[in-house]
Amino acid sequence: MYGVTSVVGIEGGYKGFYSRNTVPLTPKLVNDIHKRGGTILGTSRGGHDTSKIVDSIKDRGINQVYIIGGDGTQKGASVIYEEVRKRGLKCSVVGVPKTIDNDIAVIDKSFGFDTAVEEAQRAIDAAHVEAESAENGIGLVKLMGRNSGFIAMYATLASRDVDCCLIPESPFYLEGKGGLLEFIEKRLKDNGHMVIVVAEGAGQDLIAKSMSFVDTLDASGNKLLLDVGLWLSQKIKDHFKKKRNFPITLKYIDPTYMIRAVRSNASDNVYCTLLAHSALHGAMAGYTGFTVAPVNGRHAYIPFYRITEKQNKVVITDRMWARVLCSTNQPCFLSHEDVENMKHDDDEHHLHNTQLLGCDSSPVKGSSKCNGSREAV
Ligand SMILES: Nc1ncnc2c1ncn2[C@@H]1O[C@H](COP(=O)(O)OP(=O)(O)O)[C@@H](O)[C@H]1O
Ligand SMILES: O=P(O)(O)OC[C@H]1O[C@](O)(COP(=O)(O)O)[C@@H](O)[C@@H]1O
Repeated sequence: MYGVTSVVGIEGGYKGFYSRNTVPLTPKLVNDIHKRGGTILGTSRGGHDTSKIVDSIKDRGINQVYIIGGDGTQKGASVIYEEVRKRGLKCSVVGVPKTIDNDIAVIDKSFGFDTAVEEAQRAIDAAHVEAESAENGIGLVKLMGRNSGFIAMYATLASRDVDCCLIPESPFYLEGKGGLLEFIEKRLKDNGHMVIVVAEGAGQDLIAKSMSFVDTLDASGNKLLLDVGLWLSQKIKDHFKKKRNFPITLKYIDPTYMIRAVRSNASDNVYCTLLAHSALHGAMAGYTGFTVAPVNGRHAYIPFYRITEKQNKVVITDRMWARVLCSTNQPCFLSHEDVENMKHDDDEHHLHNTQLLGCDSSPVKGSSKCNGSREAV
């Protein structure tokens, strides 16, 4: 449609810009990739040398860069965009949101999230079957979600077999009145079995405290998480060991990488096609410095700085989390005062202009400075 003759891929994440050769992405090569999990280009954490990346873009004569990934990746794209702009290069920089965590701000959802929620059902089903088949059976499933509990929340709502959902945004405690262990005991007495879903970032403070752990970071600067699933399993087992006449059977399932590695489902495939079309049309129309995604159902070009200013998290004072509490009937582990303190400040709803390739830093609506380029609000 646009007469493009060469599309190349950068292998191995950001560092691939300056440590690898490019791979030609021909129609034949990419023909079947939507039927596979993972990425044919490879991925990595770390390696963001902005100057070397932009040198590589310039030296290779690249005039459009599409960068696919989560919130960290979008931050990296934003920095590249700023450098491209500073150097006055005629190159569009476009972000495409892909992360199963759904932690990218502003947008309705990221590519991969639907698939992850769907695949998580299989693990929850298994946990339920195992729990139901044993005396006081507990099925514990750990799902991904470093800082955001969206997968756990939606998987819980979708399944309706979950008795308790623990996410990073909602602190919980184990011991004493109103604590998790008391709830587990009650649910087992009432139902004879239960399923717990825990997001990997949940309860990290509790674990760190109980293990006097010192923070370590991964290559991207993300805090390395302690295994909440194993920790919780042990705590539950220890608790019931102390109880007389209360034998439990706990099965811990960690399907995290199996969930991230599956091929995308039909709804994500369609979504991905729309993202690709919007991204391409945006860059071809002369836009740059944006992430493409639906916002309230309409595909939009969102300036990077709106995407990177915060992370998308479950707001536990909103209705969706209330629906989870309603569906599981679990305690919220918070006092009224805690909830009041947590009520988040509403976003400022300013209108911001998307930056255009070849414009100065503050494009003015209708400005003639943006020759040949358009402007979106
Ligand atoms: N603030 C930042 N500035 C520049 N680059 C960043 C920034 N944050 C992340 N990146 C780059 O994006 C990469 C991916 O980020 P990471 O958090 O690992 O994954 P995700 O994109 O899934 O959130 C990092 O390894 C780094 O190269
Ligand atoms: O062990 P790795 O490869 O660093 O991945 C673990 C991380 O990946 C994430 O699922 C995010 O993955 P994606 O953004 O690639 O979908 C986090 O929740 C998790 O902490």
